[in-house]
Amino acid sequence: MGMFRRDHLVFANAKPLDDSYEPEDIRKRDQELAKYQRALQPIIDNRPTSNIFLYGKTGTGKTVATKFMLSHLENDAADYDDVDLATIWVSCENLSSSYQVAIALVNEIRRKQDKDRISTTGYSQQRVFDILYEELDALNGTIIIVLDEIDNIGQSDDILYGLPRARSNGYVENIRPVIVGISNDFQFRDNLSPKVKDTLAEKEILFPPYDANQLISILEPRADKAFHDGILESDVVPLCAAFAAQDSGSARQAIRLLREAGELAQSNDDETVSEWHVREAQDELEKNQLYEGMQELTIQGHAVLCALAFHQAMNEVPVRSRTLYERYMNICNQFDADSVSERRVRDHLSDLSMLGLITVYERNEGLSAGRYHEYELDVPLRAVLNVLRSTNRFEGIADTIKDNVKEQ
Ligand SMILES: Nc1ncnc2c1ncn2[C@@H]1O[C@H](COP(=O)(O)OP(=O)(O)OP(=O)(O)O)[C@@H](O)[C@H]1O
Repeated sequence: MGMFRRDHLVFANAKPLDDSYEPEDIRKRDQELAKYQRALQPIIDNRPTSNIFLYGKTGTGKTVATKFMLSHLENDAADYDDVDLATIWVSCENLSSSYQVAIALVNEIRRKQDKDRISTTGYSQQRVFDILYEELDALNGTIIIVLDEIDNIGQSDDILYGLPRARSNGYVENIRPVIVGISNDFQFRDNLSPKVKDTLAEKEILFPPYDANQLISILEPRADKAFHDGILESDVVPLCAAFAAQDSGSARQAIRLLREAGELAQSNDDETVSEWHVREAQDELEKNQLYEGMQELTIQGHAVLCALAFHQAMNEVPVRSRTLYERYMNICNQFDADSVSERRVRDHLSDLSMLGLITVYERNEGLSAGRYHEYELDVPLRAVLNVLRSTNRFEGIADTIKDNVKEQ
């Protein structure tokens, strides 16, 4: 028998667990979808339409809801002879300015028409905007411009000023642009320049993180399709939902966990997917997430993380930097490593916080005690210790900490 065999036991159809899968219905987002529908309705009525901004953390259904609503809108618009509609979708993931977004929009319009792309450099911003207006004006009716991950443009927000005013400024005559902006960053609107805030006139729709019950409802129809009958034990879907709800409230994370648990059962030749597979898969995912974060760290960064893990294990968190520093010095002494100043340790702590590994609390006790920071892990202690164990240098200390974990 070869090393790879086609699986007939676990997965009946793995597509519903793929990120690109488009579900038949959007679950547990009735209020958000109703608001979305109200915001898009004027397009069918040929009335002026506000721009729409969707805010929510990763995996909360902003993209899938947008695809769902726009595909209904396009279908229904086809029933009305006097409604012309086109959608242009650009992901701003790797675009950091309005200039780059404008070029991406031009090239997306050209791609759909099998025309040559324009170069991504060498034009002035005004020239790029002029080309964009020309391309847009060659279309007709309402043009929905979806800017996914729009927060990447930061303060370079001219495009959000130019597009909404393109018609009133006479840059376009034949079309009405409507921007649908999608953002993970709730602060994005606050940080826009005042002139953009004034011009944008948008409707906002918030997508909160999912709770465990909502995630169960999202997972169930996918699980039914993805796995053979009787393969999934009954606690698997609720456990995937609970892990993801506790961590991020992301449907993407819950779906991924379910898939990984299935893959683990498959590779072990197990007859069912059980709670054990989910826990193993969760450990693995946490470890990967941490590995990625920790690869960015130096040995000093690891030592600081190790000191914080110590206090976490002793249930002495959040901990002040001074106390943490003493533990850090102690750890450095244990393997004869050079230590750095308390100030540098605070820099390492802010790196750890940027990587999402720890939480920092700012305390202000007034004149008597002044301002200071406290720290605790933002990822499970168990996972941090597992990763520290895998670095030769910290293996022994991680084991000692593990043995001393106090009941939390
Ligand atoms: N309410 C829902 N019903 C069904 N599937 C959902 C729902 N919400 C999210 N999903 C699924 O979860 C995954 C992530 O959703 P989506 O990509 O829409 O999130 P997002 O908020 O756009 O995330 P990001 O900001 O990272 O792009 C997709 O596979 C999507 O199909």
